[in-house]
Amino acid sequence: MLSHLFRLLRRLWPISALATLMGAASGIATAALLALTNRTLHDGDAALPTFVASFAGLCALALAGEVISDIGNNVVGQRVIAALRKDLCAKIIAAPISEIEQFRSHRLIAALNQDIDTISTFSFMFSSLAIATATIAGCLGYLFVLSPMLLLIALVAIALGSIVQSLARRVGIRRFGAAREAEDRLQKHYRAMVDGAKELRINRERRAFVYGHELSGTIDAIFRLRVRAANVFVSANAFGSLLFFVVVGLMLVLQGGAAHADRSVLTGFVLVLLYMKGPIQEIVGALPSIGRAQVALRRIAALSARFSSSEPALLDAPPRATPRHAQAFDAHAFHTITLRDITYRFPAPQDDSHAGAPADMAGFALGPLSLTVTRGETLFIVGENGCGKTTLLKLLLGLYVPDSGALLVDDAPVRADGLDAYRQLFSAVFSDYHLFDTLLPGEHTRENEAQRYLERLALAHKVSVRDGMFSTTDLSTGQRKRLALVHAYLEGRPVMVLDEWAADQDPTFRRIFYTEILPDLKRQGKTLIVISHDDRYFDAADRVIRLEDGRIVEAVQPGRDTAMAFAARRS
Ligand SMILES: Nc1ncnc2c1ncn2[C@@H]1O[C@H](COP(=O)(O)OP(=O)(O)OP(=O)(O)O)[C@@H](O)[C@H]1O
Repeated sequence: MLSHLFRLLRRLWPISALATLMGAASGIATAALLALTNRTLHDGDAALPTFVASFAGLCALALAGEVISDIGNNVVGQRVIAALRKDLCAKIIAAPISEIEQFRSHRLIAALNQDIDTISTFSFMFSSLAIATATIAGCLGYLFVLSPMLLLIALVAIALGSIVQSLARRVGIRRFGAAREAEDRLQKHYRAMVDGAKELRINRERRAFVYGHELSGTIDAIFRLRVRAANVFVSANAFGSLLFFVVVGLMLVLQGGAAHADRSVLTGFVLVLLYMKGPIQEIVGALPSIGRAQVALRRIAALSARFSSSEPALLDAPPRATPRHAQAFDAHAFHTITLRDITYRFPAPQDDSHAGAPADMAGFALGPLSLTVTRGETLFIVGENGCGKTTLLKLLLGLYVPDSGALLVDDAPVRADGLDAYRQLFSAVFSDYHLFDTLLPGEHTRENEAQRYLERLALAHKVSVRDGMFSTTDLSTGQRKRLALVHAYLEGRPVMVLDEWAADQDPTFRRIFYTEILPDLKRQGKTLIVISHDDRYFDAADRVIRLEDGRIVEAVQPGRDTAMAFAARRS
């Protein structure tokens, strides 16, 4: 990703160079304007004839240079932001689901917003820093012409200042890094504040804790860390200024002591040194921003490395997405989908405030287990909360990569290059589903069909399809889940996966789901994989498997008495 950024910057170099050149021209024109004004004030009327033309020309150059430089910088800065945003989004979309789940969404949002903005702030300063560097180089060159000995003194002073600066930067960056960690926590608390508004309103103690401890505490911590980081830079900056005055004072004393000293050389040296103070301070003043940009870049690079995908083609548009030799699956022709001897273990839980620090507890482990789903069957997966049903589904859908074992279609292993094609066999409504309010372009033509499904799911009085969008998603919990099912219908995939879909439905609709919708989908030839806690409807399944602590402990072909058998077992 960072290499992509540098490639992008390389491509933008003509604009950067032009911006820098025009900025330098503007600076020189401004200096020349000052000299011209000074001379005209001294020479009086004699200078007037040439004054007007020169003054106008220099004004135009100063103005045009500044405008072009600013526009150029803006273009480069905005392009960098856009490229970073797109790259990061692409990374996240193609990243392994397990990594996204581990990383936590508030940290992703912080990276997408804060880190990229920090980098862009730095990129806006780029050309003025380049101008300052060029000016310093020019000044050093002039010092060499004046006296190599004096240049050496200046270089020693600059080296001393640089050592102090780099020490300060190390401390400053550490503090900025800690502040950035705290900003991740702040994002989490922001979410709790917004998502938990109702809970906070009815619980005074929690409200006081969230505001007084979590929000204010983190905000104050960021304040302190940032101020302390800035203080280090300010102190180093003051030391740099002091160094200038010490060197200038030293020169003046030396000049007094050495009668034969060339006054014009010493005067030139002092003047150049004082002149250099401006650009040097500009660079030094930018160091905190550079430090923060460094922290942001490091975080983005770490995220980028962590999210590197084994399926980088996920965002390529077909047919590029399916290379010629990639594995393909015929949605109408497969017979079985199998998980063979698979195991999967979540990493140990991490303390969110100290991401990376492992806790004592090992992560949940699923398997080893084997499961074959036959085309057209209705399979129920049942078991207590936390026994691994959803994890099993994610493995079956190819969302998690098993630690061992294999995923097979018709006894042939699903290869890495076929995983995305494999997933296209499924529609899913997860228990933590996301409801998209738009239809896909291909689905637009099926607005009538969508309307029929809305009617079927008793949503037509609330929701309609207009211009490829559902008219509203402001619905009750149960209604939202029905709308998610409309999406799944419209996708028209051969396998439907429903994770506790009926849990939020009223008894009437729950009955309709098990006794009408599922049988109807089965008649359409769909393979149905349903996670359910509704034991009274287990006879709607062709097969019920029960999980316990990550293992399949029971597989039943339900007869008429299955519901009773399960109910008896549970009681
Ligand atoms: N992203 C994750 N990272 C770490 N552990 C996880 C993660 N997701 C789930 N787990 C753990 O794995 C175990 C199984 O979770 P899973 O969601 O598969 O259970 P489930 O049977 O679907 O439960 P429920 O009926 O409550 O939905 C749980 O103990 C949970 O804590």
